[in-house]
Amino acid sequence: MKEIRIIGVPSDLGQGRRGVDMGPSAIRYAGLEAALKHLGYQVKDLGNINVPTPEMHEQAQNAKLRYLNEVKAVSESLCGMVSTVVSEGHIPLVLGGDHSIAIGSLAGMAQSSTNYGVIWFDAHGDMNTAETTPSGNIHGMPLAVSLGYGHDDLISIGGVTPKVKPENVVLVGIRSIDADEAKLIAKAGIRCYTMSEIDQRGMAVVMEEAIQIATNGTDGIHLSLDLDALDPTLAPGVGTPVNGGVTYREGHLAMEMLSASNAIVSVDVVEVNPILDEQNRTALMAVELVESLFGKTVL
Ligand SMILES: NC(=[NH2+])NCCC[C@H](N)C(=O)O
Ligand SMILES: [Mn+2]
Ligand SMILES: [Mn+2]
Repeated sequence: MKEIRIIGVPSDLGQGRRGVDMGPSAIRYAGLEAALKHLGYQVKDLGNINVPTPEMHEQAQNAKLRYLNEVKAVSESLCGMVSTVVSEGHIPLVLGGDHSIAIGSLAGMAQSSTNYGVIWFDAHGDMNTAETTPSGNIHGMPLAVSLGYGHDDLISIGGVTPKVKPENVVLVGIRSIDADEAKLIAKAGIRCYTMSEIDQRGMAVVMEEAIQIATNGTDGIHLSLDLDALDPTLAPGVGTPVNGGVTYREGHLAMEMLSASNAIVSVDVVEVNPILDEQNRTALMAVELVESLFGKTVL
């Protein structure tokens, strides 16, 4: 059985609300490692990578790419750690931090293979660039960057561009897309399952298709799990909540189907913000979802 390596990335540089840098602590405190060990996995926590705090730097040199240099540096160190874990044959489980950290995870995955699919579980597309962003926040850009769209300093991280092929990328849970972001989603040609489609066709059908797309000709699936994909009543501790999200049952069904696919090769768990949370509920939800993802069943 593959072993799991936990990597914390305490970064809040990619978005505007403080506190998401405490996500790794909150998720650990919610019992992540014990839960995975209980499922029979060998788990090692590699600790946190070093991330500068916003106070160490002058406010947003570039209003369309806030904290570009710092995000780049963090992504480069994460890229190195993820690629080491993968080369040792283990599964990286990366705890954010805001979603900009996925730039580093996917760059790390691409060091060993550009041949993995991505399931991006999110309320948002994260397909903005400096030209389309309404906020300048890089956490709205990581999927675009990984597909080769965006600032040179970001798309060049890890030396391989793009990190993943668009025909193996799927968005699930989507309900908030910026107008110009929609154009890039269409241009890139990635499959986008909105909440509306999940309502109409059901999560089971959607996930069956999503897994098919992400595994078609690939060596496995990277799951990038943004907790804001879930309905804010279940996951209130996120910086950019959007009503009408994935329900508890749909969320677990999706994770169980991914587990059954046996295709998961790496995972990000991002956007948990304990300052905005209620009694660590969002981190506890994250741990529960990860348990289903790694094979927890009733019987
Ligand atoms: N990973 C996230 N929570 N992203 C939210 C992005 C929100 C908005 N589309 C933006 O680009 O600013
Ligand atoms: Mn996101
Ligand atoms: Mn999101």
